[in-house]
Amino acid sequence: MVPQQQPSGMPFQRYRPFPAVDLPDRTWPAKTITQAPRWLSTDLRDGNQALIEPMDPERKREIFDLLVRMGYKEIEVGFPAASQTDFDFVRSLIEGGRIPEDVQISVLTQAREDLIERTVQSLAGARRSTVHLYNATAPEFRRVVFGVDRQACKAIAVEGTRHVMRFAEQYLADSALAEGGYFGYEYSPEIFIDTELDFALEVCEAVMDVWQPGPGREIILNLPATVERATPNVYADQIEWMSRNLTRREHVCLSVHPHNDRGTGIAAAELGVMAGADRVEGCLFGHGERTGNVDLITLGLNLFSQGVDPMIDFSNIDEVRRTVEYCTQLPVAPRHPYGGDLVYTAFSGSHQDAIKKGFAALERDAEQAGVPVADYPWHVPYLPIDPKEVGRDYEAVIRVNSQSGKGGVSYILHRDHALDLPRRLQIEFSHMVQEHTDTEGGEFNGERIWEIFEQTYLAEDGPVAVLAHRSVHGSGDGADYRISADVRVNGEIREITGTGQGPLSAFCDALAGIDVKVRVVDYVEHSLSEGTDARAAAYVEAEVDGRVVWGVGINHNITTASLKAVCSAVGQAARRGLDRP
Ligand SMILES: CC(=O)SCCNC(=O)CCNC(=O)[C@H](O)C(C)(C)COP(=O)(O)OP(=O)(O)OC[C@H]1O[C@@H](n2cnc3c(N)ncnc32)[C@H](O)[C@@H]1OP(=O)(O)O
Ligand SMILES: CC(C)C(=O)C(=O)O
Repeated sequence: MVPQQQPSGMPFQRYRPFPAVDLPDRTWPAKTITQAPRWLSTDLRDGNQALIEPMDPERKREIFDLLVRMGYKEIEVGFPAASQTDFDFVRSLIEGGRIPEDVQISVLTQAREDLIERTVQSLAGARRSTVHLYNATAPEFRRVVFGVDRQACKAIAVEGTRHVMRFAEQYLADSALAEGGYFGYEYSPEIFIDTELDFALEVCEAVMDVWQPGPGREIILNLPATVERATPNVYADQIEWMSRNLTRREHVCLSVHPHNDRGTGIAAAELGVMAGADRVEGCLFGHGERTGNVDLITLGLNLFSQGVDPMIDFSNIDEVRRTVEYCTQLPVAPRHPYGGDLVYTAFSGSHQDAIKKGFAALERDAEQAGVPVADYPWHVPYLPIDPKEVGRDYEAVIRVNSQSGKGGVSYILHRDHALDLPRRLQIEFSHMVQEHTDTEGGEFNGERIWEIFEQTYLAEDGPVAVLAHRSVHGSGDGADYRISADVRVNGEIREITGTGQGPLSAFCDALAGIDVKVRVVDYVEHSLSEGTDARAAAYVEAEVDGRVVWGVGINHNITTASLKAVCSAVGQAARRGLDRP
């Protein structure tokens, strides 16, 4: 019987389930995302305000430049009324001419007149800018933080919007409001996720009545899951409900701003877009308050993995990661989707086996289709995208430790040395590697695996080693192939001769003459490189003194390689005899 789970003793009774939205005819579950939403990076604001050590101006500029290089067109650059440092940073972007013409910067402010004035002042001279105003609308915040009723709460948003417009006329007439400029407005009912939907709608409508969105004059209504408290389907229902009920919808850019408190920020953003959101706000690698804002990198590459252009360049994910780590002074976790160190790496045997077969199948399929592999539809087990697409190489895809099997070990030998081990040799050798990983522990890199392979099969330190050989082909069928070979037998050089149907059987016949009994069970060979000095690998499975073992030979001459493989098998059998009497 399965063991019974026991009550935890945790005080779960203190918590209440999040209310569902009454939306039985919801449409979002049947939608798919077919194009990228508009993105806004709030790394320099929400991301920055949550750092242990907020970024200095140099680090902020690095992030800004990175975001621009990646292709983000809407970038929240700070909270200029918060401090002189924040204000000065915005000024340095504008006065330093660092903002490309096709990038819209935005700044956040509370709905307080003095702060709004300072905020708008910070934007003077910018050709394109957005003011983003917020106030909390959720009942708990109305009651506890602001001590206001619904009407007074709405009035804060409405008055704030009026101030923004007034100060924009005053300070931005020569820049964003001038001919050829663009001045945008964004309003967020903060804690939207906990706000009664009818009230969130009422406040947004009241704000729109002031801003008067229309053709060429959109309003961004941003509906934040300030603290993620529900399953993402609830957020999607809330977004669909707002999208359906807002007036002037065609002039509204509906934006989502998920946080990740329940670990479902990505799902919330994706379902939010399916539910009608046009735009997503988030941070690179999910920086931001507490568990962070939604991660823009995961969202973008999720789209990419579905064949949708994210409209952002992720082709050098490590550069992005290094810059973010430097600027935030926080590490990106090794398992972070798409960007973590280990996310394209398989350690376990069955995963490695499937990946190895997947790569081979991909190459085969592409060749059959007459298409370069890099253009062929990606399908490799366990790898949702081709690591090369984000600037990773295949080096790290398969790494060997005690959890690994033959697939991984032989993949590395193939990758590093072009060896195509026959299946049973893969099994034999992977057991040897496993013996080492079990005793030594840790990870084995390609060099260590090659070292073990060389010691095991190529060392030529067994009882017999072939030094030279001469052969005479017979003319007809039958055992008329004659070989004579100089071999070192237990330290002594001897010439041996034998006959057979080919070099291998003739050599085995010659070995029998010195009492070394070898019967070849299987033989495989392949070239390792092209050209006149091409080398070949020969693999011999042989029964030696009653033991079935493999031997390997590598040489420019394929016959030499095959004789070396036989000697290698003899050496293997001798070692096994010593190891396991
Ligand atoms: C969900 C979010 O991430 S919102 C963005 C949060 N980011 C930040 O707060 C970072 C920058 N903020 C700051 O530097 C400071 O808070 C400042 C400079 C803006 C304001 O500082 P202070 O005037 O000292 O106010 P304080 O920080 O204590 O903020 C709380 C006050 O603002 C009021 N307030 C908070 N949010 C808002 C808002 N959106 N609109 C209007 N008033 C607000 C509160 O009711 C409270 O008022 P009270 O003091 O009369 O009770
Ligand atoms: C200001 C708003 C958009 C915010 O950051 C939040 O609610 O998380």
